Amino acid sequence: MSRKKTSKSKGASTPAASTLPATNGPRPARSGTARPGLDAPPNGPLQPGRPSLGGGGDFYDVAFKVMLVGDSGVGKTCLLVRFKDGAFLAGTFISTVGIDFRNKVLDVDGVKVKLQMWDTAGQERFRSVTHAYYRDAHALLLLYDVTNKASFDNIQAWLAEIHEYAQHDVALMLLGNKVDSAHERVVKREDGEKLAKEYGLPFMETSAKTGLNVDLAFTAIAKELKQRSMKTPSEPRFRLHDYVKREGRGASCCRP
Ligand SMILES: Nc1nc2c(ncn2[C@@H]2O[C@H](COP(=O)(O)OP(=O)(O)OP(=O)(O)O)[C@@H](O)[C@H]2O)c(=O)[nH]1
Ligand SMILES: [Mg+2]
Repeated sequence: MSRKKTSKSKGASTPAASTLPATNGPRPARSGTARPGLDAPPNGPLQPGRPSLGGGGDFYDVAFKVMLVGDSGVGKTCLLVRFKDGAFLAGTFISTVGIDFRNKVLDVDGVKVKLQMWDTAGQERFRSVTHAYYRDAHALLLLYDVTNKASFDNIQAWLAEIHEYAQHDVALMLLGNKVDSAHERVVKREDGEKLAKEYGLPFMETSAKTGLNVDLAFTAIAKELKQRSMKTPSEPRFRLHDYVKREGRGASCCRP
């Protein structure tokens, strides 16, 4: 298997974001040029990505697109930043405009898996922009905020949207974010579990603030996608549901 190189995902803003109206305190696209289809083809045979033209960066074997979706304010950008940079974006909430992406290469059982992670805007007015990117996604992380009941109630509408625009075999995971805010919690863990069970989704509660289950969510997706793309007959089948159930930590558990 040839090993490819990836850029550090810094540079020009996304074409989608740069052409969109910048109102209501937009978060400018910061991390790369949004070009769907650059490395990972839509759910077809998953291939190594092309070498970066930008120079510098890590090598990788396979590349996949992971998209974060959910209502505005649920913590998509913060989750991504926590995973990519190990930091929490506290302070003023700056809503994402259009779409943005960041790359990270993970070592999954000796295979370098590049995740190209697409951070979408949750605001309704950017929905048509987001729709255009669904079809290229290999995986979707669907988030709600455990302190915001409406964001939980909207999950079914998000699932309908996913059903309409994403590939039918897209890997999907439901995440209840902000579990560090125990006093403000209005969505119980059991409610998230029940909804996930109803739709057959793997489920975890996360906190972009403390980092709880954040690496695990992305690692689980990377394992699933890697397994789908290069499964060898001798390899035991990776079970995403079982993995997150086994590895996920409760909100009351140890702080990282
Ligand atoms: N306590 C707590 N606050 C969080 C967490 N994640 C995000 N926040 C806060 O929630 C607000 C919204 O976070 P964002 O990540 O910008 O939300 P978003 O989903 O990207 O929103 P849009 O870009 O508008 O779609 C910010 O003020 C964050 O600091 C978390 O895990 N815990
Ligand atoms: Mg955002």
